[in-house]
Amino acid sequence: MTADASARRFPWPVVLFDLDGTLVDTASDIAASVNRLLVELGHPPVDEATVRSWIGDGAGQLVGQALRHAGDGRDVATVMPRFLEHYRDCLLLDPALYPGVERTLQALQADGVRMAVCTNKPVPFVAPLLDAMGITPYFEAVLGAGELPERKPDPAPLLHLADRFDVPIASCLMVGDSSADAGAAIAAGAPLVMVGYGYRRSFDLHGCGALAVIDRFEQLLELR
Ligand SMILES: O=C(O)COP(=O)(O)O
Ligand SMILES: [Mg+2]
Repeated sequence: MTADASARRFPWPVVLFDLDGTLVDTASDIAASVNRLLVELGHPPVDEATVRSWIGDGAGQLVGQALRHAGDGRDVATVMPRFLEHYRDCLLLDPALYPGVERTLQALQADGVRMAVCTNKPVPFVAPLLDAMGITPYFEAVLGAGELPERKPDPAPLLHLADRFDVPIASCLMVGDSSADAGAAIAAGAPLVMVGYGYRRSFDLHGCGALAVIDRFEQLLELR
């Protein structure tokens, strides 16, 4: 065996990670910002489990779900600026890396794997959150919602990152928690691993075309 062949153990040269529900548990902060908005609009707050089921398709969908739930006929666009202020204020209240994330990113980096974040979280919030979690140095590229006209489940963000890394999309493993991640990866032709601990809704993790469903982040390192 040559030195090169023995050096690389991880099967994919690039990994694209979803953020909310995959790397970082942000549900309580997102719930806090949704509830600040709802209360301000004169509605009762909702519980965190309900908000969790609304996360994954971007801020517009999240706020749309909250307004519908409250029976509020306002247009999402009219309340979005205020929601984004609450989101900014709540962003770092209580976010937490999922167990094993940092040491797994370290091991992948040591293995020569190149990594990016591909999230539907609005772009102004992505870098501050990664910084606060201390994981910024692991990522060569970060793509948040609003940087491209499309967002997951459209394949465009994944294809854009594959281009940035100058590798075929089939070499980029997507790791995510929601139907938006699965839809984007399948549409793009990227291999997909789903985490089982995230914010998925009524969505069949095992029937979505993923190579694997993992319950602990470190299980990524066991993929062969
Ligand atoms: O903000 C969202 O809707 C979810 O973001 P994600 O793509 O990192 O899960
Ligand atoms: Mg997610």
